[in-house]
Amino acid sequence: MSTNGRTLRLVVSREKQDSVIRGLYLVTDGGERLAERVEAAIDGGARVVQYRNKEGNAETRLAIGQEIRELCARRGVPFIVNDDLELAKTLQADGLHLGQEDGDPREARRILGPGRLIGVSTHNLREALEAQAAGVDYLGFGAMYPTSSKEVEHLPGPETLAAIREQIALPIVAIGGISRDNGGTVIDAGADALAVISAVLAAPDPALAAAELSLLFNRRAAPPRGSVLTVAGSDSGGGAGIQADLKTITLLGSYGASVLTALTAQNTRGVSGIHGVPPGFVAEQLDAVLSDIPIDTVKTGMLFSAEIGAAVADKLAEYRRRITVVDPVMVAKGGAPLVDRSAVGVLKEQLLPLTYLLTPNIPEAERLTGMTIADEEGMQEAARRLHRLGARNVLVKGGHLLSGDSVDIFFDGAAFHRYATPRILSKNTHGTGCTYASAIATFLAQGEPLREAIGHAKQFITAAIRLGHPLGRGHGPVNHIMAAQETT
Ligand SMILES: Cc1ncc(COP(=O)(O)OP(=O)(O)O)c(N)n1
Ligand SMILES: Cc1ncsc1CCOP(=O)(O)O
Ligand SMILES: [Mg+2]
Repeated sequence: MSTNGRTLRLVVSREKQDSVIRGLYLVTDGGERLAERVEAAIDGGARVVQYRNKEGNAETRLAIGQEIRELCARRGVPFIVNDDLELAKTLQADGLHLGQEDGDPREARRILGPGRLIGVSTHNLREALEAQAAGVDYLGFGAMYPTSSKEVEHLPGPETLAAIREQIALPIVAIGGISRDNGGTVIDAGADALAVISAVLAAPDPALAAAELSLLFNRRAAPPRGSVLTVAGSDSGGGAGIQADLKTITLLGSYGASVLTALTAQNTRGVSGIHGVPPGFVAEQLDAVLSDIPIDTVKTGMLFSAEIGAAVADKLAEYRRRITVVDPVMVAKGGAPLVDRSAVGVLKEQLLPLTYLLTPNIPEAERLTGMTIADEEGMQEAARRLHRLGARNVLVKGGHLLSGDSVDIFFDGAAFHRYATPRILSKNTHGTGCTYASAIATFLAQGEPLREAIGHAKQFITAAIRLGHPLGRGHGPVNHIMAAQETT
């Protein structure tokens, strides 16, 4: 691999655990602005790029290949050429991927030399064992699911992958119809890498799509699994705010870091005093954490002022944080305001466009949209409007509607999803919103896709309310520890 005139030798390890073939393995498509979209995918977490170009004449294929090759060298990402051995040699590729009909991998190894990655497409155990015996470095295996990106003859699926896994020592790269919603299943079946074309390169935001798919690999991490940064206020009573967030993150099995935005003198009966943290110091805390600690997801709670909200938005943008759950905290359980009017404006204009999931309750959704929400239809309309304001995904929580089940409405810009659990009437609900949003951020950090993470968090918060702690003379806190024991 050469970059800026220096030659960096890609160390090719035959050991699966040392292989560079892991995580999100991007395969190129034939669309416009390819280099721009590939670079966005690398920004989002793609770890390998395979240049696959079945159209165009030799000159065009070479020119595009050179552009992608240079990008990969600049970004230190292994560059693999699909099918074409001569093109791989010309582009000094880090590797070559061969289909069953694309030539002998032993011959390719002889011509390319020992320091290059050789992969072969396989569709069943026989082909996988043959490729392994031929001394390749990794296997493609698929298709996992139906795909519009290629006419597939074989559809072994994740079940067959799981069945062959124990007999294959090589890294396995699963391919075919993989998306953020099914990628976890493929990883659980044994894939070391997910090869993806359209779910990333056809996405409106390839960087975000790559980040969502890359996060799924945390399913395999050792405890504490995944890391979450909470940016919120302190609740001296311990039931809400940063205290609830860190209890939730830790009890659910992830690593929690925290940035304080305000101090509240608070107990189960209400808030008697608030001191905002200087915005510059909020920014300094964010720099301290994000410059050193690998954070998978961010959760924001009480932001208190417009200046603090702006400081948080600036840092989330500077550090390109893409998976951020924003709980738009406005009022404490006892009714005390936790933000000023100008802060709501900053939340709408500066933070929503950086929000992966917004989790307003009914009063917060009404404040942000100017609507009055009396039923599920109103919740759906509020979710649409908040998505139009920039939030990628919206979860309007229905706890404040006093009839029927406790229903939350999810909207991702295309489809709605309804999460319903029996309503539990209790006064011990202090910290519900903080805990719910932190649980979602935690399950995302642990590699659960978004709709699964929300459903898991809904079960957790329902148990936490049901087991609520009758502490103090006001609203007791939800029960983090018993809920965690019940739902993990
Ligand atoms: C990792 C990986 N696996 C499979 C393929 C499919 O290769 P392709 O050349 O598109 O089709 P076949 O030649 O294998 O039939 C791939 N590109 N990458
Ligand atoms: C190249 C290839 N080989 C098997 S399926 C496939 C297409 C994968 O594209 P997508 O990720 O868009 O389903
Ligand atoms: Mg091929």
